[in-house]
Amino acid sequence: MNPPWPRRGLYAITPDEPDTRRLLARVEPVLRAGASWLQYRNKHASDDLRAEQAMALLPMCRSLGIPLIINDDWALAAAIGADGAHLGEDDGEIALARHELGPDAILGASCYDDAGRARQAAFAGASYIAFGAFFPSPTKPHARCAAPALLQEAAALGLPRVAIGGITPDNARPLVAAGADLLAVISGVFDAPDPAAATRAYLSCFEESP
Ligand SMILES: Cc1ncc(COP(=O)(O)OP(=O)(O)O)c(N)n1
Ligand SMILES: Cc1ncsc1CCOP(=O)(O)O
Ligand SMILES: [Mg+2]
Repeated sequence: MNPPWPRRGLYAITPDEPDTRRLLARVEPVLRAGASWLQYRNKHASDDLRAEQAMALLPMCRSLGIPLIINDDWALAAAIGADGAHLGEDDGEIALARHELGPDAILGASCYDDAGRARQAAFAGASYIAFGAFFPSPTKPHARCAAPALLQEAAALGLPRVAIGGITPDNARPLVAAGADLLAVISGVFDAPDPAAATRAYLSCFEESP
């Protein structure tokens, strides 16, 4: 991972928003409030809409110095010059994505509840490893469940650890205490009445765990 990117904080993930202008209007206050990374994720969009939305987000992220990571699709990340891609078990090989995106790309791997998968992802060239879901997720109700101890166990891999799944400002502190470097959040930010205030509330969870 490139040294300028922060290794800690809120990793905001976009909601399935079909309207591109509205997507930008929803994301901008979250980035301005202090989110560290942005993932573009839209599970309902066509290929064309995903390309349109990812390309629309990129200049905003660039101007605010925030890396844009594309969910599921390293080829789209490469095509638009995004900062990286996030791959789960159905999204292709980490090693191939690393080869195609180059050494500086941020490449994330979903490891669910599986420390072995995290080791393999690290070996294959992942820049960060993601675990979860830690809590019931409104966005992905059938996500596999993980325990916070996994975050501690994965420390030895020396990569940033991302926690995901049903994380709110009220339940996040034990995950940070267990070693989560980044909190990956969709609904807790974008369904909040004030997403910028929610962003700041997540950031406060890091203040007590230096
Ligand atoms: C940071 C982060 N962690 C996990 C995921 C989930 O990826 P995946 O299992 O491929 O599921 P979908 O997001 O594709 O539904 C993620 N996107 N980001
Ligand atoms: C993509 C994904 N993978 C596990 S839970 C989840 C969704 C996270 O969204 P939310 O923060 O709304 O639970
Ligand atoms: Mg995926």
